Amino acid sequence: MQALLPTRSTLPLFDVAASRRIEARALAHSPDLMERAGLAVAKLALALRRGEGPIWIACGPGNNGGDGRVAARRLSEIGLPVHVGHTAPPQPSLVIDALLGLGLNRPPDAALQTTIAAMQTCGATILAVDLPSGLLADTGQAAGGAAVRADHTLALLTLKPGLFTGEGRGYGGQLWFDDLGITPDEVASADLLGPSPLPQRNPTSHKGSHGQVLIVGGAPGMQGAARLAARAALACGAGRVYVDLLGLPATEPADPGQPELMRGRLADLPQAVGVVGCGAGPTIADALPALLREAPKLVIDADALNAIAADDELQTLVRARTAGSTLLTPHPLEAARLLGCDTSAVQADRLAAASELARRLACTVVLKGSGSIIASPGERPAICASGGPALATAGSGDVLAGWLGGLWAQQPGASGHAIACAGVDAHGRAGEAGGVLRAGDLIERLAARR
Ligand SMILES: NC(=O)C1=CN([C@@H]2O[C@H](COP(=O)(O)OP(=O)(O)OC[C@H]3O[C@@H](n4cnc5c(N)ncnc54)[C@H](O)[C@@H]3O)[C@@H](O)[C@H]2O)[C@@H](O)CC1
Ligand SMILES: Nc1ncnc2c1ncn2[C@@H]1O[C@H](COP(=O)(O)OP(=O)(O)O)[C@@H](O)[C@H]1O
Repeated sequence: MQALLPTRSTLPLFDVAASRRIEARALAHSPDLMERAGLAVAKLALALRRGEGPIWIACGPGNNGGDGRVAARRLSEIGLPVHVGHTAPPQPSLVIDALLGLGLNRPPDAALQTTIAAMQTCGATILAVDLPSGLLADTGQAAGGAAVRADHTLALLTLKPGLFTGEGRGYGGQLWFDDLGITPDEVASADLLGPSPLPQRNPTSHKGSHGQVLIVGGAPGMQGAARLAARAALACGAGRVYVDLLGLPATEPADPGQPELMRGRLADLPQAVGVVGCGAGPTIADALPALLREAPKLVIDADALNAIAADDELQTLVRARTAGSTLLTPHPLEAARLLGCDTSAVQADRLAAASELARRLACTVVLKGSGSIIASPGERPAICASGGPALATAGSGDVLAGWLGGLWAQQPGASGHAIACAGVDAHGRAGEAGGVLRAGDLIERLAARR
């Protein structure tokens, strides 16, 4: 058993169907899986229990409840007071939620909702078995809007995607994992991202060795967004960073507070990685055809995404680009515009939405938000579980776009998918902080990890 986040390496995630196949094959040679699961729950319960009161174990009708009953037996065998039932005992020392796991197939009914509410209000720490009851394992959504908000969740046998994206991080609490001694004999449904190595710098390298980035955006009144992206690309290690500030005379400095940055234009920088759209406003639509035809690598964000969503010809140009050379970074609303649906449809199944967008536009998609998804045609999707609400502030997405551009400039042979996985994970880890991180501070934290 191990505490999971932050992850030290990339881990496989298995959806419900794949978890069931793994379980079925494992049961053929290890029929004691539920004993192992219940023992793991009991061990963690021992560590989490606070006070002398009974451990309340709420068991459901299926195997999730079975795990709970095994845990109850194990705990009472060592003399601990245990209460199995759907109503709270007085002053429980811990609640074990074993109502529903992988088998959730409809919203919890009124009786279950009453039990969930009692768990939530009894004042004890809640340990969920496998999944918080009511949370859909594949999507990280609460079925019918009702699920247990656990303090801890012990995932069993497999890690399920829904613990890491959508609302999953909000319901799961601290995550633990026990593989029950089974090595999955199944292709993963998705990857949970671990850290990627940063680009190395050769002792004899010079600025020309580390590539160029061209930021296109920053319409009047929104230059800060482009400048944040440019500063992030520079902090990442790009050899030269240029800014094309839309509507601002070329004689104006790129960024008076960051003299390393230069003004530049696509026509003069044919090799530069383009980072397009940060604070760009609607006029970015005029610049996009040339960028989409000529820039060898593009990170497309913000207003550029909105312009593409509104224009079929721009979408055709996106699809026509070389495979692996285009990376879109929509937040859920931008993704919804690109897909022609609403935000709730995107959030209802973030993995599916990101994969569909990647398929339609033949490029890499980073669907931002809690549990960012990285999806590309022909690649297994990845989920980034690092980062948190400290990133929920203006400018953190601009920093991500710039950082991705900076990484790509230094690794021109890498695919958009590889750059997205590395950059999104680094951005998330730098964004693990209490309170709120100002975007400028986020750049410093990213730079400190270089
Ligand atoms: N597949 C695995 O990874 C393993 C499974 N184990 C445990 O088994 C669980 C899966 O067991 P099951 O497949 O029996 O599924 P569950 O125990 O999650 O639930 C299935 C039962 O709940 C009912 N149900 C579903 N939604 C409901 C709702 N909203 N309200 C009321 N009843 C509802 C179903 O009709 C069915 O009777 C896992 O979550 C885990 O706890 C472990 O014992 C071993 C490994
Ligand atoms: N609660 C959260 N958990 C994890 N990451 C978050 C959270 N809120 C925001 N982020 C991250 O912060 C960034 C915000 O990007 P975006 O919405 O484009 O902001 P902006 O346009 O203001 O720069 C994204 O990378 C997103 O994934």
